[in-house]
Amino acid sequence: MSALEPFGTRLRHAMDERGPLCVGIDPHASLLSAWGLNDDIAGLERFTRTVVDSLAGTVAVFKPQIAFFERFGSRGIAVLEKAVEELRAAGALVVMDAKRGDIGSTMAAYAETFLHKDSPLFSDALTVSPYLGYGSLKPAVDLARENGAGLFVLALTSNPEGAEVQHAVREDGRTVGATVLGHLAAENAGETPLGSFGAVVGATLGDLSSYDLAINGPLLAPGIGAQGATPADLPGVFGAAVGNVVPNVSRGVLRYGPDAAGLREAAERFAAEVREAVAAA
Ligand SMILES: O=C(O)c1cc(=O)[nH]c(=O)n1[C@@H]1O[C@H](COP(=O)(O)O)[C@@H](O)[C@H]1O
Repeated sequence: MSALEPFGTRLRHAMDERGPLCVGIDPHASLLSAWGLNDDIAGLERFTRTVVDSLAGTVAVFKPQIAFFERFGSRGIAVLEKAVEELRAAGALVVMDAKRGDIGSTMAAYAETFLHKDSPLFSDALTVSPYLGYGSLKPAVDLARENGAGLFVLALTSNPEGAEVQHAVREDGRTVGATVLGHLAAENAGETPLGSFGAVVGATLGDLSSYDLAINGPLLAPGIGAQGATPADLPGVFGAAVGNVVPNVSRGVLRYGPDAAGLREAAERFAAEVREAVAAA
């Protein structure tokens, strides 16, 4: 594989060309059932194939949630590997949602799995948790830089339970979430058009003007659709940083399957609504 351009550059181009949307691939048992599929490996395979065949050529970014594949053991991981390869071959970017985080020496092994260019699960970016200390993520930051990949670091998550950790105030008066954002701003300093080290910030969180979201990197925004947020909420949540938002919709798109046209229309509608909301901001 020839050397990749930095993830931030590739992400900016992909969203300019294909529209500002990340479709989550979350094969919930309830979705398999709604699509008329069994909750087994054949059902998982068919579900994943349908999403890839319907959307890989038009959607900018996909975020497979590894938990729904791991549920089926090694055969589930094989389905995921194939999907990652096909999505990337079709020109889409893949953010692996594995939310890894551990002491540095173990983090290095997680990084090898998802961020080394020769790994079968190599992804354009990986979600990671900084709650063993931001510095514990260094092996992933370094390997991502080396391979033109990126990270999305959990900063302010979309679930209400996240606040007890992320809004906690440190001795220096800053919240834990703000501290994570500060580390990412330092990581991305001077990068153009966009740094490769993003934050996860929920679209469900309301006004975040007390946080400095100007990290010069992408802001992955889950929470649209099934969790209640809408594209129209984005400017109110992200303010001046709204242009760097990568909105994720999983169930909100997937519920329109298995019909390929239904999936495509849903993805196009969300991308158009995001574009409209960002342009009006
Ligand atoms: O890192 C994530 O993607 C993530 C962070 C967060 O704060 N909230 C959140 O919902 N997610 C993920 O985003 C997806 C949201 O799915 P839907 O609610 O179906 O759109 C799931 O895969 C979650 O695991």
